[in-house]
Amino acid sequence: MADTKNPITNVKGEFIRGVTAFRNWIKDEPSAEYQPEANRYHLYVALACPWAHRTLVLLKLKGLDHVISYSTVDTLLEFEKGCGWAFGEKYPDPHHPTFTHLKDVYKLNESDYNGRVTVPVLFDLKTQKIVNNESSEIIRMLNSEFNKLARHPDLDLYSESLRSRIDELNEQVYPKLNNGVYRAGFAKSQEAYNNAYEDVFSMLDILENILSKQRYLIDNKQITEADVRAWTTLLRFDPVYVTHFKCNKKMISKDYPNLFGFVREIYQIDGIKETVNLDEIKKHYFASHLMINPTGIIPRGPEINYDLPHGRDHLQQK
Ligand SMILES: N[C@@H](CCC(=O)N[C@@H](CS)C(=O)NCC(=O)O)C(=O)O
Repeated sequence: MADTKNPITNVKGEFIRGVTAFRNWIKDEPSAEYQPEANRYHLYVALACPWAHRTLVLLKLKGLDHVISYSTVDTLLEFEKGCGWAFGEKYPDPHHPTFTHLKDVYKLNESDYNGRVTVPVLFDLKTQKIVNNESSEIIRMLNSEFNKLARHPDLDLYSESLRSRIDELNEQVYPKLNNGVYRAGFAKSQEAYNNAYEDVFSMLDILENILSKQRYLIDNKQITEADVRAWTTLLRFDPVYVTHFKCNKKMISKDYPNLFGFVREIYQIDGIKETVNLDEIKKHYFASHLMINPTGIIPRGPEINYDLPHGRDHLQQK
């Protein structure tokens, strides 16, 4: 049985992220078990979670929020109790009102499910089964399989011509930055923390350099999946990771002008701001991870204005 009470670390004190359990695909093909249909699927997300946030950003960018519903789980993840993400009065499961925990949804797939219960979850209301709980795969399906229903079908965040460069960057950004901040924060040895810290800031330096020359990480003209995947981590960096995960060499809003402009630009795209709740984000991290912040006190700062003009338009003229 998996230890669901604590982030998992190995003998070297390095944080190890669990393997994702459900990996089915929705396909726009007549023979597919899971077809893209309006109002058939539901996303369970946590507003704090950078992986879940990717899926909400895709819903907005592709214009799918009228055909795929979503709901949020409770802010705090009570690691000590080991029950995982919970529903509550303010955060009910709209489709199963008697369910108390997200684990109850996982049990619809496997009644004796004992693995980790994570967000996001892409759930099929028709078969009452989880289709997939891996964000990197969910965003691919949202990008390509719902185009007949999407308000923005022409926006392709993983286009054929850019695919190999997107994959190449993701392969760096995931371990060094997206998961790198967690590796720093959940490290249980100085060495594991030092390594993660180096990875995080070397990656930020690389991304800052790219964004000093072009508007987006892969393409100067078009936002891609690589931008979305980096952005949800970059957004949380100053408010949370600098202090909570001890990634405190530099701050994005003070030391990385191009990354900060990029964070503001994506924040200001139509619909994206609605997916951001910084109070929830901070409350979740600082008050859930009591193993690294035992008082549960939530820092009030920093004060950052994400609505300031992003000033990145000029790069596209290049
Ligand atoms: N590979 C997964 C990772 C998702 C993930 O780790 N989510 C975290 C929240 S940020 C979670 O639900 N953790 C609960 C736990 O590990 O018990 C994805 O990208 O979808």
